[in-house]
Amino acid sequence: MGFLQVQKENKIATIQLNRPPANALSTQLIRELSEVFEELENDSEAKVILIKGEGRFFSAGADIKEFTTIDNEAEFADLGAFGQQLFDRMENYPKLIIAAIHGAALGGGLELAMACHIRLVSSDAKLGLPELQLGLIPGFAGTQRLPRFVGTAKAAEMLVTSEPISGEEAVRWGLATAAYSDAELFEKAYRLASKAAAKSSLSIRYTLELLQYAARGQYSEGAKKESEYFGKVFVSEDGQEGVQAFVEKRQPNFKN
Ligand SMILES: C/C=C/C(=O)SCCNC(=O)CCNC(=O)[C@H](O)C(C)(C)COP(=O)(O)OP(=O)(O)OC[C@H]1O[C@@H](n2cnc3c(N)ncnc32)[C@H](O)[C@@H]1OP(=O)(O)O
Repeated sequence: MGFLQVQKENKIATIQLNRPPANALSTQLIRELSEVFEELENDSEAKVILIKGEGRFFSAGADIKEFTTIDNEAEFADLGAFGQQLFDRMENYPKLIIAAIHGAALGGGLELAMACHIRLVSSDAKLGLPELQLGLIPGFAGTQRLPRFVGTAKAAEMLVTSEPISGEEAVRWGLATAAYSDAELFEKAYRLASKAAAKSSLSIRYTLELLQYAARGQYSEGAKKESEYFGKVFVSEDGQEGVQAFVEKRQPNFKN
């Protein structure tokens, strides 16, 4: 992959955005990400996926320079839909996706991060949707995902001012779960990924799917699905193993 480096170890696949100087999300990079997620979905060596950026930033957003090569409304709308398709897929992905954000996650970079299930940040990272500064608006569903985390008023403030919040602030607003120093960030993200990788794949898949019902405000449907899946995990090999391991006071050996 030209703009991505994928490394698999300990059942964790680390995707590094590798497009200096800002890991801008060009159409080609989005295409490559789509291909990687297609490949990893059935890869038993990848139980958990970690995304990070090389260099100074996680990602500074869509490639503004590429914008100048597009000259009609329909092409821009297609670009928006293309990114949205990938980010919807990520949000509904059956494997846990964690973003480790350092430097900056702006515009499409933050939209990418918001499509991940968990965000860890460096304390001084900048997170924002500055598209209005360019006379534009977000196109990869940023107006829809940001308010889920920070509420409509804070999202409106961030959008109309185009000012980013820091990693520390992102944690306070619920946009990220924890902030660390740059030096610690990746190690902490990896540790979190390792904890998830030790669980049964089936229980992770069901959990991620159920959380999406909650995110969409579908309580009744989600609760109904939960009881259905609760039955399924009990009769699964890993469910039997987990309960048996507890009774026998040993670590479970999940077969996934
Ligand atoms: C549907 C989605 C839409 C969108 O995502 S629209 C884009 C939204 N994103 C932005 O508006 C962010 C734009 N970038 C910035 O505000 C700043 O940059 C940073 C805060 C990220 C970094 O600032 P500093 O540290 O002063 O560095 P620097 O000299 O501005 O940038 C370093 C190099 O990175 C290139 N770059 C930065 N962001 C982008 C981008 N989004 N698309 C294309 N290139 C970008 C620059 O041009 C420059 O490059 P060179 O060294 O060749 O001059």
